[in-house]
Amino acid sequence: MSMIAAFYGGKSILITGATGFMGKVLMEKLFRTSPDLKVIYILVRTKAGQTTQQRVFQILNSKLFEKVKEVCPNVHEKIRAIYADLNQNDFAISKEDMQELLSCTNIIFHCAATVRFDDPLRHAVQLNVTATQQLLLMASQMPKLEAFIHISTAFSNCNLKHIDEVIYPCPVEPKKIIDSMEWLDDAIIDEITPKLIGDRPNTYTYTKALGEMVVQQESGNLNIAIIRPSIVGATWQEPFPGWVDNLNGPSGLIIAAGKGFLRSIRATPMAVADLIPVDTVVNLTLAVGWYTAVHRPKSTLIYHCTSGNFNPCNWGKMGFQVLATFEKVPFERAFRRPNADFTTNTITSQYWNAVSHRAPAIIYDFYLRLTGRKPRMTKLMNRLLRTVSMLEYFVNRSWEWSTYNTEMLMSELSPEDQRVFNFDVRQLNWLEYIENYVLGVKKYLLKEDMAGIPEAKQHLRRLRNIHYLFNTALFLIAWRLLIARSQMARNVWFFIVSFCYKFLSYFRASSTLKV
Ligand SMILES: CCCCCCCCCCCCCCCCCC(=O)SCCNC(=O)CCNC(=O)[C@H](O)C(C)(C)COP(=O)(O)OP(=O)(O)OC[C@H]1O[C@@H](n2cnc3c(N)ncnc32)[C@H](O)[C@@H]1OP(=O)(O)O
Ligand SMILES: NC(=O)C1=CN([C@@H]2O[C@H](COP(=O)(O)OP(=O)(O)OC[C@H]3O[C@@H](n4cnc5c(N)ncnc54)[C@H](OP(=O)(O)O)[C@@H]3O)[C@@H](O)[C@H]2O)C=CC1
Repeated sequence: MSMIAAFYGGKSILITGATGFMGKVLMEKLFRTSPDLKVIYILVRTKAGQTTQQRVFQILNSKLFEKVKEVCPNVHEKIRAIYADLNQNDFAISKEDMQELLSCTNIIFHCAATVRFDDPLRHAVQLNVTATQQLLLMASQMPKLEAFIHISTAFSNCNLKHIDEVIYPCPVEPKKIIDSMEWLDDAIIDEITPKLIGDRPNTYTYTKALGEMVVQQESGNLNIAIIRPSIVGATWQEPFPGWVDNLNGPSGLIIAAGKGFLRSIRATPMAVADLIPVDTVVNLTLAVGWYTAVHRPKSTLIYHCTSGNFNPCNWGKMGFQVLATFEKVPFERAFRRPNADFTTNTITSQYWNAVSHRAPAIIYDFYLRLTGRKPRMTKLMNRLLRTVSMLEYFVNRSWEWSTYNTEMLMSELSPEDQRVFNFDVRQLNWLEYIENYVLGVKKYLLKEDMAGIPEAKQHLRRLRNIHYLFNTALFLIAWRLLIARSQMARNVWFFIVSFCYKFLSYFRASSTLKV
């Protein structure tokens, strides 16, 4: 029997961000391995016209939760969705709900955050710093709380090359940043943001670092641990390979490349692609929750959940495998044949952006206008290029994260726990994982049926023929223009024509002689 699974039995667990990519997998794993847990409280806001109940119903009836229904048929009774909006200082939680949370919660997993790279600083501080502070305040009023697990990111200190499992102080105290957000107007905040984030690339990584400082400063005598995952990708093994449900990280770019929109990205092929499967992050998170509650370390331990130290992959290998998978399992209705490449030079990258991204979009929009349809490709391409420009920071650098605490934890697990809560990425076969990732993007993000593969391949063959036809026409037009302007070109052209004519007449003569 797994000690970790048994530990969560009978527990009341609070998860923030449970409707997110990681939160869903965390919930699924808890229900599947500890169906005798008492309750999982999740803080859920209304979104896209759905009530909290409707959102929970949709999650529990999704493919991700298929196995849970077998082992925990009464899962609906064990999940308690509490309306909350982390943008509000008191989370807008009702008094009754707050009273229940404060009196019953045993473990907190704080996953909620804004993961957008372009969020205005005020919004990112509210969600990634102030909300964390508010949750810590709530935690300090929970008499039964055994552990508070905070999910940060391995990139919170991406301005450093080597990152240890310690909290690095930010130049400005989080309290001062939080207070200034209350009285500065948006224009001033936008102006000072670059100075505040300094050598970090965006407000996301900066506010995640501030959030860690708040955890350190306001932990009081709470039993806390921090987990820093790197680039979280689709599931590796459980509940099934390849599951992913958002466009963050590589997923969006895999779609853009598979649909033929993305043809080149400025990346360093040999840079470490530090991806980590979401189920691996969740297994480590649950093991950390158990270890923190049971062993009660004297200080807040930080666990790096990364792959580069154990089983490095690089962007060149990832890109190659992604393209190879497109050959076998193409996406449907591609705009062009998938054929993305990495460029390391900014000038070359700008050239390919003009030639391979913007020009085809303009031509296609012109065709849409001619056929009386609304042009949309240029707008889509600009948004994609903006997305790519924000992700480029992470694909042109490599980092080294120390993993002492993560390795220590692995050694503390029994063989059964190492099997059930496996976070040993040394076993990960990257080619297989990346192939399953692309298949998962097709099935779970694009909702494309595998039965449509022959038609998708047929569509790609048509695109290839159009591509050849277009290039031939372009060549002939260019050649015709050249001949009209250059005697040399005309001479070459006549030489080729007369050579072909002589060859054909010789060929015809020799074939009649044989008869
Ligand atoms: C050979 C090919 C090889 C391919 C594989 C190689 C891949 C390399 C990838 C490297 C990834 C590195 C990520 C590192 C992240 C660090 C990990 C974390 O801690 S942080 C956790 C990770 N955090 C993140 O990854 C956050 C990154 N994302 C962001 O911050 C924002 O999406 C944004 C600022 C990039 C764009 O904002 P904005 O312009 O407002 O755009 P919206 O958001 O409003 O979406 C507009 C439209 O675009 C769609 N779409 C959305 N996202 C992507 C995408 N990634 N891509 C494509 N499309 C995307 C979206 O569906 C929407 O469509 P529609 O609804 O209009 O029809
Ligand atoms: N994805 C990645 O590559 C990585 C993620 N991380 C960290 O992991 C954690 C989870 O990330 P991930 O699951 O990918 O992120 P998602 O964007 O998928 O999920 C974010 C969660 O936070 C919730 N949330 C956001 N704003 C609010 C709000 N105002 N009120 C209530 N809930 C809110 C979202 O709820 P809703 O559904 O209502 O929007 C959602 O459940 C984050 O802390 C992130 O920093 C760390 C490293 C890498």
